[in-house]
Amino acid sequence: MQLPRNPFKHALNGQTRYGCWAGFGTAYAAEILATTGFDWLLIDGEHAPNPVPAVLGQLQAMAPYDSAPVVRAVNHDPSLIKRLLDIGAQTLMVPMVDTAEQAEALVRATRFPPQGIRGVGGGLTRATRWDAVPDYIETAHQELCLIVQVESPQGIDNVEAIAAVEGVDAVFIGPADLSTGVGHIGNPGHPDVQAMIRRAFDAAQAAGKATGILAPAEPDARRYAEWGFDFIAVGIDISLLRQAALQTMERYKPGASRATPSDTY
Ligand SMILES: O=C(O)C(=O)C[C@H](O)[C@@H](O)CO
Repeated sequence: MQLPRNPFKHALNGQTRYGCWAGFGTAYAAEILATTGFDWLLIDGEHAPNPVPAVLGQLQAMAPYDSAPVVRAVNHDPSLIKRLLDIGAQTLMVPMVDTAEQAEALVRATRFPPQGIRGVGGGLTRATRWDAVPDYIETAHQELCLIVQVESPQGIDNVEAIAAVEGVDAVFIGPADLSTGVGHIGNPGHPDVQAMIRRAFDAAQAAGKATGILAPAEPDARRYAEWGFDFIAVGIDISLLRQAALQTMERYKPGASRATPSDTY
């Protein structure tokens, strides 16, 4: 069989693609989300309880649907990256990329020798469809999409160099970490943070790289779409459930919960 096509990578063609965070860590919840029409879903291995086997289950659950999976690793560990690629993740997002050297190391972690250091799993792996894809080693990189997250003041300082790294396909700005990192906790709308986000967006676009961001608040998402962001996460499944639950309960037991429904982080 042919190397599976990466629907996320091919959809980055200038039109904004809307996604949702998948944070429950179960195939069942991921499959429900996959039926709702989002262009892409982020299986979060950084902040959600998602060990590698749980990610595998979610990739399998989403496979029949049009929502493209994006898998976020918890760190830069090449061993973890190898395992995520081996189970068939083709779009990989890596948090906290602060320098071009880190971005280069991540590219090498996704490539087989001589371009990189990825080990060969061959027929053991879902990525090769258990060896049904005959030229996997030679062609795998063509369908991989590496998204680096820039979400610190240092990352912003280096964003032009990070975006220029060959093999980096996209830059994703993490507004929660970025705003926290510069002392504006919970306020990515602060003008200083917005200026940093704009700088990162402009740098990625100038380098010809796709640019993504998380924006659960609709006015933010609309503004970023107007700027020209290529992919925007407009929801977090866990928050969506909680908001719906709070709003439903509020109709029957007003004031029962002191928690305010929120569409932020
Ligand atoms: O900094 C951000 O924003 C992100 O990286 C996304 C968060 O990690 C996500 O978990 C939402 O809180």
